[in-house]
Amino acid sequence: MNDDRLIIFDTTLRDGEQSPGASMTKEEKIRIARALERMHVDVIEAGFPVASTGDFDAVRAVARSIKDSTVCGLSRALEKDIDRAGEALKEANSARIHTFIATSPIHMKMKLRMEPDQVVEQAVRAVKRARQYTDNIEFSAEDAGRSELDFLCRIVEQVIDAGATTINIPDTVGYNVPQQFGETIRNLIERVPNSDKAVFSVHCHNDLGLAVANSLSAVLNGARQVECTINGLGERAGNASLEEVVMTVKTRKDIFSCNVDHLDTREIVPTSKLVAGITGFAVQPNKAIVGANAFAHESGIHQDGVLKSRETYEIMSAEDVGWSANRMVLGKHSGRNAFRSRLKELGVEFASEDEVNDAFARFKDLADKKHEIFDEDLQALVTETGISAENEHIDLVAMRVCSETGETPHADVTLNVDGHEQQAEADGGGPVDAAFRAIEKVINSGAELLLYSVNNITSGTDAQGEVTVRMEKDGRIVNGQGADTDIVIASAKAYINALNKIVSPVEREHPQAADV
Ligand SMILES: CC(=O)SCCNC(=O)CCNC(=O)[C@H](O)C(C)(C)COP(=O)(O)OP(=O)(O)OC[C@H]1O[C@@H](n2cnc3c(N)ncnc32)[C@H](O)[C@@H]1OP(=O)(O)O
Ligand SMILES: CC(C)C(=O)C(=O)O
Ligand SMILES: [Mg+2]
Repeated sequence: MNDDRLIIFDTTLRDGEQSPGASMTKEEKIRIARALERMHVDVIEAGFPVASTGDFDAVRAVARSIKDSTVCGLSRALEKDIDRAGEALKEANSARIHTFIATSPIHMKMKLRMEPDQVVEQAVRAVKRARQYTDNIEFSAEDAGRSELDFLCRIVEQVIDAGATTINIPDTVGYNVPQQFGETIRNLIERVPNSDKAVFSVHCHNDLGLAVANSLSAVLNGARQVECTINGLGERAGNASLEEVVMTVKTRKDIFSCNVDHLDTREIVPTSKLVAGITGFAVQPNKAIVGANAFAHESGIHQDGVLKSRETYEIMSAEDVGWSANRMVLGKHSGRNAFRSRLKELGVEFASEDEVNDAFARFKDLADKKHEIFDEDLQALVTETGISAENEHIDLVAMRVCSETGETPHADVTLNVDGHEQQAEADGGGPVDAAFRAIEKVINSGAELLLYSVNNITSGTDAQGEVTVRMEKDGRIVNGQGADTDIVIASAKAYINALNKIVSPVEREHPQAADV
C-alpha cells in the first residue's frame, strides 16, 4: 500500500550550514532554496534568524522568494528567538516556526542547567509564543535519541496541547541504531494520547553512519516527516542525505506504505552539484545517487550485463535522479562487449573478430598505463596500426626550460635519436610550446598537434601530472602519453611518445639540431 505522503523537510540551509566551512551568503541560500522548490521539497529550513543579522536577512529573503514550499526558521525555546523567526518569516507564503529545547538528562543538567519540569514549562511557553505568528509550529526535543521515553511522552503531549503541529524527534548526536530508533518512534506514537494531532518527524545525524537507516526505520514505524540535507551535509558527520532517503522510499515501494511521488527527483543531481559548488564540499565519487560513479560501470561482467539488460546491475535509472545517462567507463576491467559497443557508438566498425581482438589488446595495454580512457583515446587507438611505443627510437635525455615573468619562455632539449644525442633550443608562447618547438627542431616530424590535455593522477601539489597529446600526420592519428610530477616534462614525454608512433626512423630529418 502506498497511500501516504512522506513530508520532506530540507535543512541544508540551516543544519547543513552548520558544517564547519559551509557558510552561505543570502544570495547562495536563495539559489539553493529555488532548486529545492523546483524539486517540490515540502519544507525548507532557511536558517536560524536570531543567530546573526545576515542569517535573519537570508531567512527573510528566502521567505520572500519561495512560493511553493513552506519556509521555516529555527529558534531556541526563547521569546527573543521566536520573535526574530516570526519577523523573518512574515512575508512567507507558507511559514513554519521550529522551536527546540533539549530533553536528555545530560543536556538538561549540564548544558541548560534546568530541571525537567522547567524544560517542559519553557517548551510549552515557546510553542504558545510561536502560535502568535503562525499555526504551523514544529517542536524538537533536542537529543531525543538519548532522552528517557517517559519524559519524552510527557513533553510531547504537552507541546501538542499547546499547539505544536509537528513533533520532531532528533537523534542529535547520531547515537541510535535503526531497530531501537524505530521502536522509540512507534512507542511515542502509541503512548502519547494526542499523537494523532501532530505529524511525527525525525532528524538524524550520521556520527555512526546510520542517519539514513535510522530515518527510514522511523518511517517504517510511523514517522511521516524526514529532516535531511542535500549531499548529507550537516553538523559534524552530517545529517541524513535527502537523495538517499527519497530514492529509497521511491525505489522500495514494496516496503514503504508512504510515498514521495510529489517530488521531482530529476532535480536531485543538479541540486547536489549546486550545493557542492556553493559550499566547496565536493561529493565523493562513490556517494550513493549523486556520486560521479553512482551510475558508472567499469567491470566487463557488469558492462556486459547492463548492455544486455540494464536492470541486471541498476536498481533505479540515472535519468530519474537527474543524470543525463548511466556511464560505461572503459578501463582495465572492461571486456570486449563494452569495448565494441562504445566503438560502435563512435562510428567504428570492425571487419573481423581478429581486428577486434587486436584493438582490444592494445586497449588493455593502454588501460594499464593510463588513468582514464577517453573516447578520443579509443579513436586514436583504432587508427594506430602496428607502430607502438615499444619502437622507442626517440628518447628524452635532458630538458631545461626557463619561464620568467616578462621573458619569452625558452626550452633547451637533448634527445637520443637512434643512439645519437641531438640538442636544440627554441622559444615558445609558453614553456610547453617552447619544449615542443625544440623537440620539433630535432625531429622535424611535420605532424599536427590536434589535442593537448592534462589530468592529475594523484592529488596535492606534488601530484603526478598525466599529459595526453593527439597528433596527426598523413591522415594517421596517434595519441601520446607522458606522466611526471613536472608538467612540462610530462608534456615533452607525451609528445615524444606520440612521435615514436608516428615517425619512422627513416623518415626523420634533423636539419636544425646540433649533434652533442
Ligand atoms: C542541535 C542543534 O543543531 S541546535 C542549533 C545549533 N545552531 C547554532 O547554535 C547556530 C546559531 N547559534 C548562535 O548564533 C548562537 O549560539 C546564539 C545566537 C543562538 C546564542 O548565542 P549566545 O547568546 O552568545 O549563547 P551561546 O551560544 O554562548 O550559549 C547558548 C545559550 O543558549 C542556551 N540554550 C541552548 N539551547 C537552548 C534552547 N533550545 N532553548 C533555550 N536556551 C537554550 C544555552 O543554555 C546557553 O545559555 P547560557 O548563555 O545561559 O549559558
Ligand atoms: C535543532 C535540532 C532539530 C537539531 O538540529 C538536532 O537536534 O540535531
Ligand atoms: Mg541537527
